[in-house]
Amino acid sequence: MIEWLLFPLVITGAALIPKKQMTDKQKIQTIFENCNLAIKRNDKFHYPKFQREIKRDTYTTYLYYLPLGISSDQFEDVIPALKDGLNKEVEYEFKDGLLRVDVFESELPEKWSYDVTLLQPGTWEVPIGRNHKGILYHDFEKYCHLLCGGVTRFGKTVFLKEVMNTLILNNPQNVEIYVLDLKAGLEFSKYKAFPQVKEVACDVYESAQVLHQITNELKKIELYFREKGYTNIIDTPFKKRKFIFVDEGAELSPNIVKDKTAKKYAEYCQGALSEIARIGGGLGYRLIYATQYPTKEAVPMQVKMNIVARLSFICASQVASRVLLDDVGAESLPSIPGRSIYLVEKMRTVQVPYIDDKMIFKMMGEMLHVDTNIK
Ligand SMILES: Nc1ncnc2c1ncn2[C@@H]1O[C@H](COP(=O)(O)OP(=O)(O)OP(=O)(O)O)[C@@H](O)[C@H]1O
Repeated sequence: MIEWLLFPLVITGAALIPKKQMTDKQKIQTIFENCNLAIKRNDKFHYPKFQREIKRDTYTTYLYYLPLGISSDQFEDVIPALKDGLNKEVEYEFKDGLLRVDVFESELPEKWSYDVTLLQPGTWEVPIGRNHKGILYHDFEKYCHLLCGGVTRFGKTVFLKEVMNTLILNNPQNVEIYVLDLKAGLEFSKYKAFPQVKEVACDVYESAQVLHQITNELKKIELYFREKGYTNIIDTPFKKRKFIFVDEGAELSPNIVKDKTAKKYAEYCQGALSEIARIGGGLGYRLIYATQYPTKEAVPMQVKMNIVARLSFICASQVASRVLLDDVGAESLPSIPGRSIYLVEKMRTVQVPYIDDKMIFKMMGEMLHVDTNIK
């Protein structure tokens, strides 16, 4: 009788013994197997072979040898499963024949503030955001132009202002800024107070005027460079750099503009921006092109093709993500303002620093003694 009572007790007891949790390393291996990340040779499956793991303060790196025949594309398909399975942020890289998977222990901050410690005076480096490894900077001397997009209200304008503030404070004597603020000048008109901000165009007509002036100048500089045998401004004694900010590039799309005359101006603007993207980099012109409608119409082909660096906030669809990043991913970012994917060589998720007009005007007043009375 006692035996009969003991039997269910043993079973219940066994069920109550806590199961040993799988480690992240085991989970990764299981995910590779379940997702068929393997090649078949001699009736045997060959999966990525674990090499070693490196523990750091905030993340762990797992290194694998990839069997010959597994492409990076195959691995990229596994990334969503890895993120879900580990329930952690994951980044990866292929380097020196090794696959490197970084698994992060903590979440990125939902908000962090810009401050003067981010400045690197004399350089053209601008903070893009914080990721798990530290703060990422975009160097406009290495990657002249930047394409930025994502749905409305997720931080494009804040980011553009942060870039402008950094450029001015890092190089007050050498930066010239031109803004095509196609949201009727509402965001950037107040920056005319800064001597570095040369023009703020508020519609397609004013934009055409500003771009006409810039492209004329571009042609003269191109001629001068040719005479002198210069190929890139970086190798010349010239220190000045000219930045053209476009906030809402879609407003310059001839397909969106209704008015016939405005259409012509929009076509002109898109042509001029394409020229700046194509030949301006070597001559010291930098284009920062932002749009909430990443479509073929809103981002002219020549502009896109000549902009290697991209920053995408959350996108409405995979199609939009592909226009901005040439890949999916931005559509599944968490809906946190300032959260974005920075693409230069590889994609990295970052939280852009937050800044507002008050902070900008305060810094300008304190550091450059600009008379700035913003209410
Ligand atoms: N980096 C950030 N960190 C935290 N919050 C942010 C950040 N950027 C933007 N926000 C919040 O999101 C709001 C919208 O930002 P922003 O105006 O830059 O969006 P947007 O994408 O330019 O929108 P729109 O296209 O309508 O102009 C800001 O007022 C702020 O509250």
